[in-house]
Formats: sequence, C-alpha cells, structure tokens
Amino acid sequence: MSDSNTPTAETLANSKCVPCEGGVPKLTPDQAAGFARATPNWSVDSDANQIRRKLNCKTFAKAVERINQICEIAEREQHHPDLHLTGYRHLEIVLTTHAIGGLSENDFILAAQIDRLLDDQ
Ligand SMILES: C[C@H](O)[C@H](O)[C@H]1CNC2=NC(N)=NC(=O)C2=N1
Repeated sequence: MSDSNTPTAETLANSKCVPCEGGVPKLTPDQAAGFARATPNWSVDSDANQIRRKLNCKTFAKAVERINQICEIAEREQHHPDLHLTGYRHLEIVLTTHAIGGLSENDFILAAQIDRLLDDQ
C-alpha cells in the first residue's frame, strides 16, 4: 500500500465494518502493515493474521467495564474481538476476521474505534 492510500486513525474510527462471511482475500502482510501505521497501539502478529493490544487496568471491575464498553462497539459493528482477561486485571484484545482466517479492514476499524474509546477516558 502506498503512503497516499494509508488510512488515518480518524478515517478508520469513523468507518463502519462491512459484514464479512468469507469469500474475500485476507490482507497481505504489506497491506496489514499499511493499516497498522494508523493503529500504533496494536501489534501485528508475525503471521499477519491477528492484531492485539494489551491493557493493564487498575482493578478487576475496571477491566470488566472495558469489556462491556468493547462489547457495545462490537455489537454495533457486528465484528467481534477475542477478549482475554487474565491475572484479574490484564485485558488482551485480539482482532482477526474469523470468516477469512486473517485480517480484514474490519479489524483495523474496530481497533481504531477501541482506541478512541480508550483515549477518551
Ligand atoms: C455477518 C457478520 O459480519 C459475521 O457473522 C461476523 C460476526 N462477527 C465477526 N467477528 C469477527 N471477528 N470475525 C468474523 O468473521 C465475524 N463474522
């Protein structure tokens, strides 16, 4: 992806996820790297099939509050992260598009919307 095609965090956060039931190619590692420039809080896995962000919350209750806020975004967008709450207050958010076994633009849209939620508070 050329720089001129690289989306910004704002464009991604203001975009809507497109329903995906497969039949489209997953992003190539290069395409994923292009999107990832807009979402620097997220790391792209070495196989470029997932992105993840870790949150160290102050309390268990805060972590559960985050899960509920993320749930609201995911339900609105009909695109859903895997959420791992371990060590009672460490939340890891993992995004992939299950229908295609890899990353799609939807994952970066959700990542940018989650970033907007987290930066706001
Ligand atoms: C039609 C609708 O978009 C699909 O069933 C969605 C629901 N949420 C989803 N979430 C994620 N992460 N991957 C999917 O493939 C997926 N499929």
